[in-house]
Amino acid sequence: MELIKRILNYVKPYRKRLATAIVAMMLHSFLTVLFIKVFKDLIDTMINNISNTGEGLVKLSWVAAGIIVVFFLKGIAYYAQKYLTSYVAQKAIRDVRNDLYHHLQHLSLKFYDKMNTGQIMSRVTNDVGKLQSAIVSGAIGIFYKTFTLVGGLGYLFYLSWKLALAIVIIFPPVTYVFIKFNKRIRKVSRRVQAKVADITEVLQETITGVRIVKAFGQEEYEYDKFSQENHENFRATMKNTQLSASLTPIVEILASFAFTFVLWYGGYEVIKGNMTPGELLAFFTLLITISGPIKSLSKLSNTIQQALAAADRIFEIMDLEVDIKEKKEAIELGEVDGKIEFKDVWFSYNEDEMVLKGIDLVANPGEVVALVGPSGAGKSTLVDLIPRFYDPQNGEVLIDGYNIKDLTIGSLRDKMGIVPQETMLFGGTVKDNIAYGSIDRVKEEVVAAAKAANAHEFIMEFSDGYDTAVSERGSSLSGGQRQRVAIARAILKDPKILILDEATSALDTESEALVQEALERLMQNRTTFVIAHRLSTILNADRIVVLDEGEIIETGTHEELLATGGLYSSLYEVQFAD
Ligand SMILES: Nc1ncnc2c1ncn2[C@@H]1O[C@H](COP(=O)(O)OP(=O)(O)OP(=O)(O)O)[C@@H](O)[C@H]1O
Repeated sequence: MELIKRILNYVKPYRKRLATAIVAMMLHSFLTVLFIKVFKDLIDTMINNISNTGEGLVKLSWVAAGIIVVFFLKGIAYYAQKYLTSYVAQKAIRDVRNDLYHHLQHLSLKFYDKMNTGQIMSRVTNDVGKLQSAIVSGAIGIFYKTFTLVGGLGYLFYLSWKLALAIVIIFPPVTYVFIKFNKRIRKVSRRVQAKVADITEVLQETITGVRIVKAFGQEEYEYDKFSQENHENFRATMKNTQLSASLTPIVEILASFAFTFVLWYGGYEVIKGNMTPGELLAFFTLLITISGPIKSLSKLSNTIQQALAAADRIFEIMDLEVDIKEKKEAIELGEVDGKIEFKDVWFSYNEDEMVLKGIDLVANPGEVVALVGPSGAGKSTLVDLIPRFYDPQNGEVLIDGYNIKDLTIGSLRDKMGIVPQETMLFGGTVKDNIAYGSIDRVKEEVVAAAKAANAHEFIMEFSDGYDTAVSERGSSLSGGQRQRVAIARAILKDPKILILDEATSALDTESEALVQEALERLMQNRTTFVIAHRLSTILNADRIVVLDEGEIIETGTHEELLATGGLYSSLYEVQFAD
């Protein structure tokens, strides 16, 4: 109930249009039934006026004109209800999707660590889509079908209550058989889908792993596995066909009893003079008219079940609390010098294992701190705490003496430039990408930043220069070029604090030198934390901090650390000495 209320809340703002749509639906249903009445009059007029050409023709023409008018009005009502219901549903769905996306944007990285991309995308697309079709065909369609059904049944009883009663009695068993069969068909269809998924899986595995299959001579083994799945798919599909092929005849045979009864008994009433031929014809037409709504109403529960499940999954995400929160009286951080302090910082991703254990570290304004340490030591985690991508469980991180938890998130992140290992470029032009986060900057500023980042030259070699479109993920740019775009982004933002995660992948010597030069320019006069993978970076750093298993175990300059002969010197031997 809560859930339905919540869905309805999204429809509420558009209730006036919805009400108009409902009126249009009622009118449309009424006109559908009215048409049958006029049709009946047409038939009866013909029959009553056999051999009475003069008067009969006039009456006939009037009734025929009536039919045209009814259809004309019906057309208008149809358009109005279709347009308005679609308008309401699409608006509601647009709002749901926007709210969901807005919330997704504000959820912290912890959420994204837990959910995989496919799952999240499926909520925004599939689940929202299911909800949409349920609102259109289910919740709103229900009115329309009910009106037609009620109107049609009413008129049936008016025409001949005895016949109508017979129909009402015979309908439930037919519907029951129909629903039962449909349930089984659905079950088998799901099995067919599962089998198709299995086939796809085998296919995907063996195509991507084709080298392994060949190397181990497993072609026939894989073929057997595939053909087994393929055969099961065949069996499931045939079962499905069997069921759906027998459904129509069974329902038709059952229905034929009803129809034959109506025909026989109705015919008898006509012969006796209790009913006109037009009325009997109208009766049949009504039966056909209401069978549509009955069919779709019987499917409705399934659509609604699916939609409720989808809505549940959507609201589940919307209800997740944003765990990186701003305090109510958060301070707007103005200009900073860029001093960063870690005070006894403890952090874990999941409660059981501490990833950072009592970090104490001060970086003075303008200082370059290189973080080194074995893989998994906690280097990335440490720098992720500075922009509050995660909050530590214990201890605090300070900027210019302010606890970062007391600041507005916007003003905090505004002071930082982040150059990650792998730069994500967004769809759009090269210029848009450099100006990401600083869209108000003019072209000259963008070009200046690109020049400082050693990116200008390669950009000018593109056919449209700065207006060249970058494809998603920037696959059309080389690794070194992408890094220089990221550096240009940071230069343009001009932050006091810089977080650099050097790429591990080796660049060619020329590209390497260009990136290095750009980075050096970027680091000037900024407090920099760099997760260092290059010897040159380490040598240029003011201080090297060595992390191991979440603890700082050594700090000093390159020479000092080498002299002590600790972890740094052995890391140096392995990673950099060549
Ligand atoms: N999102 C996450 N969820 C859970 N555990 C994580 C997450 N990110 C990192 N870890 C774990 O935290 C520890 C520290 O990881 P971190 O990435 O900070 O190390 P690192 O020193 O940067 O390593 P590398 O040099 O390999 O990138 C590792 O044990 C890692 O498995």
